[in-house]
Amino acid sequence: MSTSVPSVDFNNELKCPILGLGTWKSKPGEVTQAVKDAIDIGYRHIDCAYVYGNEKEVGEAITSKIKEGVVTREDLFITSKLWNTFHRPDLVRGALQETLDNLNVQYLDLYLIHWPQAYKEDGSLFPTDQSGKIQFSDVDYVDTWKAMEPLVKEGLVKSIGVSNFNSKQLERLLQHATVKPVVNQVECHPYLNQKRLKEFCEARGVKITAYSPLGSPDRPWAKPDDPQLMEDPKLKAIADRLGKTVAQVLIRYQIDSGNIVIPKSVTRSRIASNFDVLDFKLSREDVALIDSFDCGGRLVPMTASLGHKHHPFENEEF
Ligand SMILES: NC(=O)C1=CN([C@@H]2O[C@H](COP(=O)(O)OP(=O)(O)OC[C@H]3O[C@@H](n4cnc5c(N)ncnc54)[C@H](OP(=O)(O)O)[C@@H]3O)[C@@H](O)[C@H]2O)C=CC1
Ligand SMILES: CC(C)=CCC/C(C)=C/CC/C(C)=C/C=O
Repeated sequence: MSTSVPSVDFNNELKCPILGLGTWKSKPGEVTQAVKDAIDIGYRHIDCAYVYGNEKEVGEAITSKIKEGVVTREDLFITSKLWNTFHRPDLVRGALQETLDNLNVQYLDLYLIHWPQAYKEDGSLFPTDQSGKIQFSDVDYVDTWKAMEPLVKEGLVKSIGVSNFNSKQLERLLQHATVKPVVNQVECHPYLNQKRLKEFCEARGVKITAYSPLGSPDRPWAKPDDPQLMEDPKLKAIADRLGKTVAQVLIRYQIDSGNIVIPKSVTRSRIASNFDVLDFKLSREDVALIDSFDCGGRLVPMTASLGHKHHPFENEEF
């Protein structure tokens, strides 16, 4: 019998399991087994995105576990994200439908605008010019949001939210929104703890989902000399004192900071140990100590679209 995961309450009365499985970089040939393992272990929340190129294989795992009777669709919380080339309002519904078809589900629990900046709508996911530079589109994320709102009423998505929005972008969105975003999914770990953004979101009823909580060691642009969060001696000391792994401390750090957290793994033993965090809690002192490790260390800076007027991390206050 697996442990059931506690949930957080969204601003729309719906609930979300605080711990989910990430799927970015999970190869199509590995992700089906990983998601099956995760569901067997007790995960009920799966974080997906169209741009990850593996939604069909994630869907195969979901379909298989529902067919086996391990879970029902209603037991699961499935998130996906609208990619930057589909921000134009007339493209939103089709993009969602493709994701639903890939995942083989009738509805999503949560659909996010993946990034605030739109890319040129030319049929490729990373439209580039001859010099390899990403081609931008000037679609405003508020117009994209307006095209997402009806999807909730129609029952195609239970909740909508954003990802990688800075405080100014979120504030502007909230001024225009009829349906409030439930979540802002952002990079969050001890080197970039997002304290100010979290307070800002909290005051507006928006939850933070922490991505790259383990420091994303498999990010494609990682360099051999980059600091490795999971090898930080200060975190190792805390983990040793508590008799836990550093990954477990990093996951618990998010939960004990009030965030939803979505560590990625395709390795069964890690999927299991990352889930084995529900029977302990970090003390206030340990959370404060880990808070003090912040150094503005952003691992997913999205440099490819620097210069875009809606890039979230350029001229960003927080
Ligand atoms: N909205 C957005 O723009 C973004 C969203 N995300 C979401 O957040 C998820 C998590 O972030 P991600 O960047 O993938 O990185 P994570 O911080 O979750 O790190 C994943 C890496 O850590 C390894 N790992 C997992 N568990 C352990 C463990 N217990 N011990 C040692 N190594 C471990 C994995 O290896 P292995 O798989 O080989 O086991 C993988 O290499 C993504 O997968 C995606 O769903 C991420 C980035 C951007
Ligand atoms: C540019 C390279 C090497 C890979 C692109 C990977 C990718 C899907 C980027 C999109 C942005 C991102 C980090 C999304 C995560 O959710």
